[in-house]
Amino acid sequence: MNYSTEAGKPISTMRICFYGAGSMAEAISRGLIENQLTPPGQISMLNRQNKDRLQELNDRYGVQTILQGATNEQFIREADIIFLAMKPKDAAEAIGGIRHLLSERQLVISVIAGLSIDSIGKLIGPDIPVVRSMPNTSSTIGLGVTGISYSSRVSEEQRKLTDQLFQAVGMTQTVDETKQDSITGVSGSGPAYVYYFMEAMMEGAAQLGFDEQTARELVVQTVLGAAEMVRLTGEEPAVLRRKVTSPNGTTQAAIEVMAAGNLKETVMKGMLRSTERAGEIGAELERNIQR
Ligand SMILES: NC(=O)C1=CN([C@@H]2O[C@H](COP(=O)(O)OP(=O)(O)OC[C@H]3O[C@@H](n4cnc5c(N)ncnc54)[C@H](OP(=O)(O)O)[C@@H]3O)[C@@H](O)[C@H]2O)C=CC1
Ligand SMILES: O=C(O)[C@@H]1CCC=N1
Repeated sequence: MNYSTEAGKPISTMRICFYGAGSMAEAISRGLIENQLTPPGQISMLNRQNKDRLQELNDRYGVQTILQGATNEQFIREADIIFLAMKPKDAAEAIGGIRHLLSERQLVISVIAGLSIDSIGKLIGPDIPVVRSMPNTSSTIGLGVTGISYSSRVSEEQRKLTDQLFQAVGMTQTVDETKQDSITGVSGSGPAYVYYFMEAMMEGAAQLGFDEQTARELVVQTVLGAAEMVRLTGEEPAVLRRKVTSPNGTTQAAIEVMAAGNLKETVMKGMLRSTERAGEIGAELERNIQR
């Protein structure tokens, strides 16, 4: 079902403005365009200074930028949905700077790590409906994970609309806002943990004598196959791991070395640290906003 705003607009006719035109804005907009949820002409992209980036996004996807004539101010005023997609360090100044352009008919969706709904309200006023989300870069290929929380101003229709937008780029999980930092530690930063593990496996394969291309192919297929085994069989990773591990065999030998290096505990500690860092970023932002 194609949900609409209270004004009765179907999603395909809504204007979506990405305030911040980096990796996350590209990942989400690409998913929306490729899933034909939003035509590229309805999407605008704003950044601070990088015109080459805007040209690249226009060439690649046909999205609107100031290079096609309109102003950033127009894009924000005319948008039905505004994604806040700049780095946390730039957020307070950038978001505070558009307060006068916003109205209650618009929906603001933040993807900024750590930044609370309350802080966003302080920057743009308490009456604008705000969604706090934590997507990940796998949204680019429609396999993202997005944690979503709503301010009390967000209507039921707007909730359905938000869910539909993010479902176009992967799976969604509605969470209480207190869980958003934890979502960051699990799935927001999560793709990087897997890439790090893949880097290690590729370097290991190279040491074992495979050329770069072969190492990449072996590792990618191994990781893809393992993730799909967990998904399709419904078996626990620990059970699947035991099926690979013959007593006193090669896998046992490898896992013993990895366990001696505390791989599991280190990964878990990393996830907790990411979560803690999201909280620190949020607290730093809150302090800046109050000053
Ligand atoms: N990357 C990821 O995996 C994820 C990121 N996030 C969150 O998404 C947000 C964006 O991250 P990411 O896409 O990686 O960042 P990028 O650095 O790739 O992009 C940031 C963008 O913000 C723009 N920007 C900065 N300041 C302003 C300003 N004052 N006005 C307008 N635009 C501005 C930059 O423009 P310019 O280049 O011209 O300076 C750039 O286009 C972050 O808050 C992050 O926490 C959330 C989930 C996952
Ligand atoms: O590293 C970061 O801070 C952002 C948030 C989640 C993924 N990237």
